Amino acid sequence: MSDSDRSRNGKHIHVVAGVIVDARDRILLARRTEGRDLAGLWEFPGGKVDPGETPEAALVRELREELGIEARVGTPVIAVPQQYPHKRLRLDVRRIDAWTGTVKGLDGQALVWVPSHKLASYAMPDADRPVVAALQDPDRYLITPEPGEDAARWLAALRAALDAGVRRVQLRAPAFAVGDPGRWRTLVERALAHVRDTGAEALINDDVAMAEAFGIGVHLRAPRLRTLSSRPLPKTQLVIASCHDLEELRLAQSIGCDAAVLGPVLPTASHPGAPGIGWERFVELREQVALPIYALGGMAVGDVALARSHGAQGIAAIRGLWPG
Ligand SMILES: Nc1nc2c([nH]c(=O)n2[C@@H]2O[C@H](COP(=O)(O)OP(=O)(O)OP(=O)(O)O)[C@@H](O)[C@H]2O)c(=O)[nH]1
Repeated sequence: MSDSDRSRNGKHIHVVAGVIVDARDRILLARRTEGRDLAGLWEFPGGKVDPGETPEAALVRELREELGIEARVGTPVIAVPQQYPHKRLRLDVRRIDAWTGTVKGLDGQALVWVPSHKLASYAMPDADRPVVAALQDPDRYLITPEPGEDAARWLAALRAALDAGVRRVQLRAPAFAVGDPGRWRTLVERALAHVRDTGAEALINDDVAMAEAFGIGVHLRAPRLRTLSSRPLPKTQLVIASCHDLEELRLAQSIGCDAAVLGPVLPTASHPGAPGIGWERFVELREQVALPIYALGGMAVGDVALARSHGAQGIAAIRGLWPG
């Protein structure tokens, strides 16, 4: 255990919260009342799971007690492990499929219905930042492989991945980019036509100048992250960082990155023999920052739900998301 990990402490509590959406597609937030921990912050309605209670039963009970509704609990959104100064939390967030009754703040709490894209403008506890990202942002982050000699085939595979629903892609080809920068630039331009056409988001690997030139995001390699004291691009362009330990995650958070990629979680085909950090360690690191984090290393499409259950935004992968 490193020095910075020694602050992990406090009682462990399991909290369930619901994403309640109205007919106008707005999400319900409740304001924590005075005198409670984190008073004044906005949260998803819910509360602690009692001993012996299932999470579903706890959520139905909490929503009945706090809002006066009878809810039907739906699918999991994300379960966020979070370390607070005096407690460790697992915030288990579920969609509410349907409810009866009229929503009222029965504990005197203020309530507000918020369009999804405005959630981030409400002050919320740290554990809720990954929840908001899970509701809004892509759960799969594709990292491209090297194009090799067949650029047309690479573009066709990229298009197939986008058509299969990938909405966030890192254009990465370090050997190709160094070998023939002019050709790489042309290929990026052609790739961006597909990205824009499908309404996806693109980031370029490590090259801030190229991100500026194309008006896209940048994916920071860890050595570059370590040289930065502020976000290298405005809020309108994504900044995601590769992280391998707590120090890098904290730095990514402090410079205002939108998300991080942490791994390898499991051993990968590209680094056979190198052990992954495992899901347990992923959780230990996840809970010490408020950043959305993609799990990298040995991930495939079918692992998104598993990743979400460990507090990840989703998966980042080359092979696992690249067709063919
Ligand atoms: N319901 C809910 N709780 C959340 C969210 N985010 C988050 O950090 N929490 C934390 O989860 C715990 C919820 O427990 P609770 O609602 O029963 O809180 P409480 O005031 O009775 O207990 P506490 O103040 O002693 O912790 C609180 O510590 C709260 O700060 C959220 O979005 N919804």
